[in-house]
Amino acid sequence: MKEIIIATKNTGKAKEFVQMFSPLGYEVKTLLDFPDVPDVEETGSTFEENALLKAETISKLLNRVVISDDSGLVVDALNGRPGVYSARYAGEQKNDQDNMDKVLRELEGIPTEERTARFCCTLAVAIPNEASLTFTGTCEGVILEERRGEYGFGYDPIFYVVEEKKAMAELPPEVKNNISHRANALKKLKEQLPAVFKEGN
Ligand SMILES: O=c1[nH]c(=O)c2ncn([C@@H]3O[C@H](COP(=O)(O)OP(=O)(O)OP(=O)(O)O)[C@@H](O)[C@H]3O)c2[nH]1
Ligand SMILES: [Mg+2]
Repeated sequence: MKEIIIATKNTGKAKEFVQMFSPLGYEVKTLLDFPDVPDVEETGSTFEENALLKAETISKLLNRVVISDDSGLVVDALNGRPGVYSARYAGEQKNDQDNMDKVLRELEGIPTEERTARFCCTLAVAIPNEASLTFTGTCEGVILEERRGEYGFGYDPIFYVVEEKKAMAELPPEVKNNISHRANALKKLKEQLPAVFKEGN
């Protein structure tokens, strides 16, 4: 089976990449399989900058094609926050429950029509001795007033997906993996897959 390396330590993302790449005949390896690889500091101010940082750093270390994912929740009423700080919004411990509580607190008293938001995902592909590629996908929604559903990770329980009329965490994986920001970025990447994963990469 062909192998693909995703430069992530996030177990929620890792699970989704396995679900999305397996049907294409790829075995997914993540940084959870390479425990010695150091953390890449996410110093960029955009999803694209951070995705490139992660993919290019790990690709150089392993001398392999590497894909990374930088993603997050952009809330209009919070001037785009948490944005690139989504993982650590409530602190370095990267706790999903604390992050959701912080967003809900900051939106207290804000009416539904002003609670618009979107998930964004940029996938970067770093290829040894070639220029990197990036692909971006989004998913539009509204921030709920309380949690709904058990699926997914991160902010999924408080993100109402306009297209599906359900919270992201109420959508089973096969549905989320077809409509999410990550799925939409991956659809663009897939069109380039044969070129990226040519013999030798
Ligand atoms: O409800 C959600 N559903 C999603 O589908 C989703 N995708 C991203 N996020 C949030 O955005 C952060 C990414 O930050 P991020 O790209 O820096 O990743 P990370 O630090 O968690 O892992 P790594 O890939 O960098 O190792 C994550 O932690 C989550 O809080 C999501 N929340
Ligand atoms: Mg990160």
